[in-house]
Amino acid sequence: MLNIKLEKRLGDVCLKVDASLPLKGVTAVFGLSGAGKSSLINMLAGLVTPDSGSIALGQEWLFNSEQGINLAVEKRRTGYVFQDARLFPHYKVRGNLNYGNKDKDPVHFDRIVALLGLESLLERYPATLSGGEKQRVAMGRALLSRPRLLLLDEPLASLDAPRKRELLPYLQALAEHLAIPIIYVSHSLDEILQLADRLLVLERGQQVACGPLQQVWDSQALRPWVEAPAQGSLLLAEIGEVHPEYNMTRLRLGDNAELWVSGRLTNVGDSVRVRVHSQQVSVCLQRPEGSSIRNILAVTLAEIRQQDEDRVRLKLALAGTHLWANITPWARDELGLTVGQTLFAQIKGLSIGAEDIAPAHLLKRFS
Ligand SMILES: Nc1ncnc2c1ncn2[C@@H]1O[C@H](COP(=O)(O)OP(=O)(O)OP(=O)(O)O)[C@@H](O)[C@H]1O
Repeated sequence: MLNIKLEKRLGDVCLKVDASLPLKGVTAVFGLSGAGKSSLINMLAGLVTPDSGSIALGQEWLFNSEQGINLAVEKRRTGYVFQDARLFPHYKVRGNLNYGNKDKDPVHFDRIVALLGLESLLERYPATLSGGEKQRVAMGRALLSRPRLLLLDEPLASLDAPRKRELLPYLQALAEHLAIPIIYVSHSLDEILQLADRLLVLERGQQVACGPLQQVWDSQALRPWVEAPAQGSLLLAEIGEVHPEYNMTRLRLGDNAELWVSGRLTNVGDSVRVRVHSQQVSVCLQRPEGSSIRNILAVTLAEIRQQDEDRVRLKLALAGTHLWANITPWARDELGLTVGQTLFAQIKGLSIGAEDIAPAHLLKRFS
C-alpha cells in the first residue's frame, strides 16, 4: 500500500491527510482551488516537507518525521507531470524523452513510446506539437525514469475540450497498464469518472473522504461542490448487445435490470461504470405505457431527502445498488411518496452518452 499520514500548515490552511492507497490504480485528488491538492502531491514528491507524519511506499519510508527520514526528491523515484508540459524547446521529442534518463533500455523506451503513441513525434520539436501531444511527451519522460509512483497535477487543465478528449484514452491506457500508484489531481468530475478508481476529497486542507470512486461519489462528500445538473449516480454494468436497428446499446445492471444507452459499445461482456444524471430520472407510481422513454425500471424508494427549496432527492434501490432522482417538492407531495414503495424510474436513453460511460476494469480489479 501507499500509506500517507501527513500534516502541514500552509498559511491559514492546515493540510491533514490520512489515506491508504493500493499500489496500482488511479486515485483522483479532488477539491476546490486552494484545498491543498498540489501541496499534497508536492509532499509525496519530496518538494514540500510535511510538519509531521509519514509516507510509506510499500515497505519503504519516503518520509517519517518520528524516525527523521526524508528521502531526497531523486531517491523517491516519482514521476511528476504538471499542468503545462515543461519541455525543452531546443530538444526534439526524442531528446526530451531521454533527458535525465540514465536507463537507456531500448525495449522500455519503445514500450513507453508505443503506450503513448509517440512514434511519429520523435523527431519533432515541441513548438510543432499540440498541447495534448506535449503532455503525452511529458508523461513519456516521467515514465522513462521508471517511477514507483506517478503524480499528475491536472495534466488536462491547460487543454481545450477536443485536446482533452484526445488525451483521455492515453491516460486510460496508462491506468490500465502501469503497475504503480497514480495520483491524479483534478477538479473535473468528468475526468475523474473516466480515469479514477479511487477518490480522495479535500476541503480546505481536510480530507473529507477517501475510498472507491463509486462509494465516495455516492456519499455526501461531493455534494457541496456539485451543482444540481451535474449530480448523478454511478452504476456498474456490463456491456450487452448493440440494438439490431438503432444506434443504441443495452447495458446489463444485474437482477435482470437493463439500461439502453446512446451509441454503439461493441466490447460485449466488458464492465463499465455509467453515470446517470439525477435530473434525467423521473418516477411514476405505475409502469407507464406508450412512453418515448426507453428505460423504465422497477425500483424501491429507499430515501427521500429535501435537498433545497427547489429539489427533493430520491434514493431508489435497484439491482443491488441505487439510483438518485431529483424531483420537485410539488411532485413529491402530489405522488404521496413514502419510503419502501415500489416506483418506476424513467431514464431517457439519449441522456446517457459516451462521456457518461467509462471502463471499469480497475474498479473491478480492486473492489
Ligand atoms: N508555502 C506556502 N505558504 C503559505 N501558504 C501556502 C503555501 N503553499 C500553499 N499555501 C496555501 O495553501 C493552500 C493550498 O494550496 P494548494 O496549491 O495546495 O491548493 P490546490 O488545491 O492545489 O489549489 P489549485 O487547484 O488552485 O491549484 C492555499 O490556500 C495556498 O495559498
